[in-house]
Amino acid sequence: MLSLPKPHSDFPFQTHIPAVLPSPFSHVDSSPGIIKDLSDLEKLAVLGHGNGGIVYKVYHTKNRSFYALKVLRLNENGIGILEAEILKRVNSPYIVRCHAVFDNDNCSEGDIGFVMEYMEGGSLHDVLQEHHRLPEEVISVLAKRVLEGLNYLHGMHIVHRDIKPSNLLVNDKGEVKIADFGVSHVVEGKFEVSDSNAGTCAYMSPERIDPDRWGGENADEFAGDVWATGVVMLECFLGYFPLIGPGQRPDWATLMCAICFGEKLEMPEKASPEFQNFVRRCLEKNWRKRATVLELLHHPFVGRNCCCSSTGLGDYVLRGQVH
Ligand SMILES: Nc1ncnc2c1ncn2[C@@H]1O[C@H](COP(=O)(O)OP(=O)(O)OP(=O)(O)O)[C@@H](O)[C@H]1O
Repeated sequence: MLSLPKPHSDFPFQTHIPAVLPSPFSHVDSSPGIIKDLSDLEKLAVLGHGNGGIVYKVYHTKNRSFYALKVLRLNENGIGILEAEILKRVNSPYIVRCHAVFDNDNCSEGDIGFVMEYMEGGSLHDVLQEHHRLPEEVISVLAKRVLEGLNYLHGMHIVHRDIKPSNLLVNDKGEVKIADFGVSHVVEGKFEVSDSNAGTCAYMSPERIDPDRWGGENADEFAGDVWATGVVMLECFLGYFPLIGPGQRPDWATLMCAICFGEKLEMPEKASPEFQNFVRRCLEKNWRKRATVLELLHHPFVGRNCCCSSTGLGDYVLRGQVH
């Protein structure tokens, strides 16, 4: 059994919750009997470790369902508080759902726990580990779901800032959803500078890595999520991190050179013209010329298999479920 305290709606730490976020508790389940007490959750296994936290597979003994419980250690920077605020407000089929947030109301070194929808298929990273690469038809559906999720988030002024395979989770139907708002940012003004070091550097856009050279000071933060989406989709096609060759260790210097100074990206010959164009529009180094999420949602590559029965990664997770 878990030792976190009862659910609490007022966080003990003062943090700046941006005014642009809509009012809280618009979706955290509040109906009786859903998830009221952490002691109703039985820890079954560790699903993964992230930055400062552990994710467990848990079983709710009263409603007899599985969930994922992410436990973060709160620190003096209030890490985890903005993530909780964001999770409490988002409600979209393209975002991993948060059913409850629990915090420790009486100590400065407490934990914060997020009870999340359990994604049976693990992450896209797990899928790629097992299947190495994905066909374009699947990537097309995947891209559509990620872009729909980003469109929703950006509409709420939320920049994800850490789109990467391990933050795209898959359920047993093969549907992909965006997870992990640990380094997300809420944009209040049109252009705003935030901590550009947060996130995973391999998927960072040129303007975040080298703001001087790529106009990062004035950059539209949402464009960084588009860049990362392009990197992930190309990685799915190739089966390895695309900005450096297969088998190379992506150290910081190599990455910085590839992202900020690299020659025009060579597209895989086998890729369709639509996919090549889609990736080029995402991986435009100059953020002013890069496609927007809305433009990409109308791109001929995106969702081109929507009329058929494809549910995205269904065939991939069902054959080799990781959890
Ligand atoms: N809702 C969930 N259902 C199933 N597995 C999950 C869920 N949430 C997270 N996981 C698993 O736990 C792992 C760790 O998740 P977490 O969000 O803490 O960190 P991360 O994204 O892997 O790393 P980082 O924090 O460094 O970005 C994920 O990669 C995934 O395998």
